[in-house]
Amino acid sequence: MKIEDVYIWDINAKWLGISPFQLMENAGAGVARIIEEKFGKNLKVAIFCGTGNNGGDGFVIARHLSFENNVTLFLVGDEVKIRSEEAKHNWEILKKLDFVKIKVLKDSSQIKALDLKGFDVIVDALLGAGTKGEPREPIRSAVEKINEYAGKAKIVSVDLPSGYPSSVRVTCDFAVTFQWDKEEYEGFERIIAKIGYPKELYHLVGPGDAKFALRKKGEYKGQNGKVLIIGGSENYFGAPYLASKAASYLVDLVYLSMPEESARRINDPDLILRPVKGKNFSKEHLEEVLALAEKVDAIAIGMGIGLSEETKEFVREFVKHCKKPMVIDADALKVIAEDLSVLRDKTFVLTPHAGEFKILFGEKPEGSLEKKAKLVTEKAREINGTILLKGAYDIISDGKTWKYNKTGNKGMTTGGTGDVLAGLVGALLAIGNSPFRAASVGAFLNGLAGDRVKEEMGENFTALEVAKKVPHAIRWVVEF
Ligand SMILES: NC(=O)C1=CN([C@@H]2O[C@H](COP(=O)(O)OP(=O)(O)OC[C@H]3O[C@@H](n4cnc5c(N)ncnc54)[C@H](O)[C@@H]3O)[C@@H](O)[C@H]2O)[C@H](O)CC1
Ligand SMILES: [K+]
Repeated sequence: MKIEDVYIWDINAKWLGISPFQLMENAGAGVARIIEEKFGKNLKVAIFCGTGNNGGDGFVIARHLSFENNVTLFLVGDEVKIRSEEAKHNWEILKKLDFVKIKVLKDSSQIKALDLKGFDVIVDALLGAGTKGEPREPIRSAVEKINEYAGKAKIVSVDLPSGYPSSVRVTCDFAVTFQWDKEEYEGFERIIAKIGYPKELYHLVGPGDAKFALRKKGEYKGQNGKVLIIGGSENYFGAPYLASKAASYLVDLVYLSMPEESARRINDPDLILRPVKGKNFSKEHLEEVLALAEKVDAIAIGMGIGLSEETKEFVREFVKHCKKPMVIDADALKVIAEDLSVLRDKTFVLTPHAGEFKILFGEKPEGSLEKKAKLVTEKAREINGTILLKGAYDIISDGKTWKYNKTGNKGMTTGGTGDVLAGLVGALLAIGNSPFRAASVGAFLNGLAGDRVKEEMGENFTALEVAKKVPHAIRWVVEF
């Protein structure tokens, strides 16, 4: 788990109804409990707080410890800079208390003059996961002041030693970090305090994942990704169109390559049509489509592409030679099922439903969520890529970990929602997400759009309506 996951978990916890107030209370209570377990009671405690939520945890620690200890709290910085509701709330409570001594230190000279002799424990709640760069004044002076007492007082850091990973950091006896250890942490002892997260947060895709997936890379045209959609055949033109439409809400440029016969049916200014001669894709188109692939950031291939022999050869050769991240969907899955070695050294997401999964891997996913997740994880590891198994709960795995998505509804079984999904995953790849996050968040947004349509129209709707609701799903995520 990385520090970034802290923010994803908090947002997803809020989505489940677990408020930041509860998390902060549990965080502070956890640290207070560990301090008393380790050092006893009737302690003289100094708590240094910043103005972020790390400081907010310190406010809660002060309240919990004040019950049987002598607590002095130093706020380093101006209280007007305390931003979050939960930190402000805990600060306001502290200001009503009389047994906790509060000192606001706004400039470094005040901090440098401090004498902390006689304190048994010093709590470092200055900076946590929101630290950017080396500690700036006046926090820096507080870090240096605390370090003067290393070895004289017990120093306990909240979440991580303030200043970490820079060299100007608190030398703590240990840090109390929350819920799980972070892979970036090293060089200091950690004790874990749970803060009330349910196990689902390990696996459930939520707005937290989506927020991180949607942050735009750059401001200029084309920096926000270019995607190529390859699909359609003499019988199908809707599928690649749906994928392109959905993708167009997330990236700057959508190239749509399909046979000219069916391409004639598409006239959408949002898409850059690149038709190929004839009725179906075939090997003769390989050169020009690979050249097109060179111009984009990611590809989605397979929607409505058909299974004629000439097309199967095209798909196999394209996948073999394509160097860009790919979503392989629908008929293209059936093509590569004949020889999975075409996936070697590729970056890809496979988007099978249960039937296609069976064709690919010879086993139908069934049973409990965990049982299916285990199978998907195993197969993803075998092919060294990401699998998005579509279903009532979508299951995503990159072979290392797995997530599941619960958005969406029975109306989504209508044809074409899989095409919308493939377009979304391709677009999320194109704006720079890992295959695992692109697949997880693609499933989440697709279901969210479908839920929006259901709210308005009930459960009988077409996939085009789902594609058109993608912007609403995006807005909901951004505003969450
Ligand atoms: N899910 C959890 O693990 C929970 C963690 N909690 C605590 O929340 C902090 C993260 O809080 P956040 O407000 O995002 O950031 P910080 O408090 O760490 O710091 C931001 C604060 O500090 C200023 N700042 C940033 N960098 C510097 C710098 N180099 N020098 C000086 N000042 C800096 C910035 O302007 C902000 O004011 C996490 O660590 C946990 O302790 C939740 O309380 C409960 C759930
Ligand atoms: K800290």
